[in-house]
Amino acid sequence: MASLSITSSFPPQALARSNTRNPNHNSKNSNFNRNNKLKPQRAKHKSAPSLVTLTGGEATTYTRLPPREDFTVPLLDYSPQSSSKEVKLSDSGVGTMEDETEVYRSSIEKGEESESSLEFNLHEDYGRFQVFGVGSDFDEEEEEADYETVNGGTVNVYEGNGFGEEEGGEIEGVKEKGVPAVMRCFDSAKIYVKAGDGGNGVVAFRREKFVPMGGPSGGDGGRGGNVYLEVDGSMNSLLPFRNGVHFRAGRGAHGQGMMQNGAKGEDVVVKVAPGTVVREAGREEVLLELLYPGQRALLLPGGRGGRGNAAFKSGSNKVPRIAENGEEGPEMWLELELKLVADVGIVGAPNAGKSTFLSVISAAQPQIANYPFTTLLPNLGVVSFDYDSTMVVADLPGLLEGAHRGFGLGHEFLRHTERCSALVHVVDGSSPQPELEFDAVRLELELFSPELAEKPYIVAYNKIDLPDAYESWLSFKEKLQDRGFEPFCMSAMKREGINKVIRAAYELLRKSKEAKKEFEGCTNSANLNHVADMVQKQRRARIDDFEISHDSSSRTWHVTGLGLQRFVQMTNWRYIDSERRFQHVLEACGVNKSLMKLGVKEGDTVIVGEMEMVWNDSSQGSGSSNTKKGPFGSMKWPQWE
Ligand SMILES: Nc1nc2c(ncn2[C@@H]2O[C@H](COP(=O)(O)OP(=O)(O)OP(=O)(O)O)[C@@H](O)[C@H]2O)c(=O)[nH]1
Ligand SMILES: [Mg+2]
Repeated sequence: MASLSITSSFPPQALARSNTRNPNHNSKNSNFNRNNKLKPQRAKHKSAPSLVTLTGGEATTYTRLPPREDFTVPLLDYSPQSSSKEVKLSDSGVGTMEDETEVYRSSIEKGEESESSLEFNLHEDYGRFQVFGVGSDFDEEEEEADYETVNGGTVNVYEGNGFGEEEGGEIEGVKEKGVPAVMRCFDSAKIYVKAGDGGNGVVAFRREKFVPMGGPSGGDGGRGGNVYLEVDGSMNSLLPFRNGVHFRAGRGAHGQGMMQNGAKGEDVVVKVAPGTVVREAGREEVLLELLYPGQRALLLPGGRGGRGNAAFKSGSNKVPRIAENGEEGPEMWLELELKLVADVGIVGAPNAGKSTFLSVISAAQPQIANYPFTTLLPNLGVVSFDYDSTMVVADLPGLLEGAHRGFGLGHEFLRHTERCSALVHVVDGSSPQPELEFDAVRLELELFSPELAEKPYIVAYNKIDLPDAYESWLSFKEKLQDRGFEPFCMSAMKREGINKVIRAAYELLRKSKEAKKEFEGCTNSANLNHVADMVQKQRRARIDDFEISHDSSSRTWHVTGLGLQRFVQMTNWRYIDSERRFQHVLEACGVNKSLMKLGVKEGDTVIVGEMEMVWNDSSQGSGSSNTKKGPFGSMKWPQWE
């Protein structure tokens, strides 16, 4: 009779615990992906830096939003005669940006609010706060410099000199900065989760005075801890994951003598912010969307505890010397992405007064200052009015023309508007061409995503208290009316006209919620535990469901099947009966038969799960050491090599 023997190069003991926990998961690959993903990146558009820096060592800054064509022309006309919308920092007569900011800040502290009191016109400068290359690739060396590895995982540490810093001297070799870690980690994180392994069962026999032959008494191992994801209402970003990215549930305790079963491993609960989208690393499809505080999803169930020898006692084998290993807990890398759960999003060009607007309509206290990109991270505020009406409003970093190509910051955070039901588009009325600014921002929204562009929105023309804004209001209004919009005018600072804007936004919100109601009814019933259910289903895979592939050059046969792999992993080769059981299972589930059918030959290698064996035809000699008495009568068993 044909037989299998296990090669001496893989002693059973060594194979008892596998290195590859999850056959479907390639940890090397996922590491690679992770590094790839989190790399600070160089701008995709090579032409972009030419707009940021000028040859001759001078950085350029943008004044108002330049005409769109300017972004497409690689070499701009910087002659003093040209009516270019860009000025050189050196032209402003101010030494460095830090100096300017200091001057400005000190003037604010002294209460010198008047814009005209500023020696420089920060209001007019866009690019001095460094244009970040977003969504681009960095060199390998940079990757090493910018990341720090803690506990084997990647914790993003931005080592650049920070936001707003100018590279002095040589401009040719200037490297663009990635987005600072605090911004990058605000709404995205990559974490590792692992469910606990089951505890091992043990072989033990009852030994007691006056109880001869007490029988097997080895207890089962405890179940491994589960991994849960839970929405924590007090979190509003994913920044806590900068402190640690590894989450491992505890392993079950091993069984003990006297029929004592092991304790269950400790569960791990990973807290995420409301609005977190969970994907498996490197995959597109969404595993979970966790929206509401208190929602809890069982993601990975812990491994089953191995059975002790008491569980193997049968009529034909009253002294079983066999126990199982605990089942390994599944593991995976997850990519978390936060999309804020806000009803209304405030969008607009930098410095338009978005944060001022949020600060006057809600209790939020975002940073407000007279320079672009004051807001680096989205702010949330709850607006309550008419006693019972409330809505959550998000103020987003300013959007600059060319944002989709990596200019400014706003594009990074636009995804947070995806969950908003309506948008308030704040236009800076004091800008030279408000309608140009309006169009530029609209274009950016459209380029980011068509769905976003289709969201209902209202236009709030801000800073109407300023003479410039007041003058251009009528022409702006007419132009927009021609296009079918009815803009609102307001002075966020003086709190004038804001009520109308809030009411209009609320009305849009109400309508869109009504329209969505039916749809929400179906999505809310989504099963949050479906990942765990899938894992459990895989665990129930039948042992006789396998495939065989043959590599004729190395004379190797691969027998693959989830059920078989799990069986191999849980077999504890230290116990003598394990080998017999293993051989019996291969025979019983048809592996031997199928191999013979396919033409396996003496000396061929057969790999089942992580067990490597050599096929042995020469076990015919009855009565030899090959012949062992199995639980099902006299059978010829292949021998260990
Ligand atoms: N005169 C006047 N100034 C305003 C008004 N609203 C905002 N400002 C000023 O405009 C400047 C920019 O305001 P922010 O609220 O920081 O503008 P923002 O759109 O949030 O800017 P970023 O966060 O940089 O995109 C501040 O100096 C405000 O005081 C307004 O209605 N009238
Ligand atoms: Mg702001």
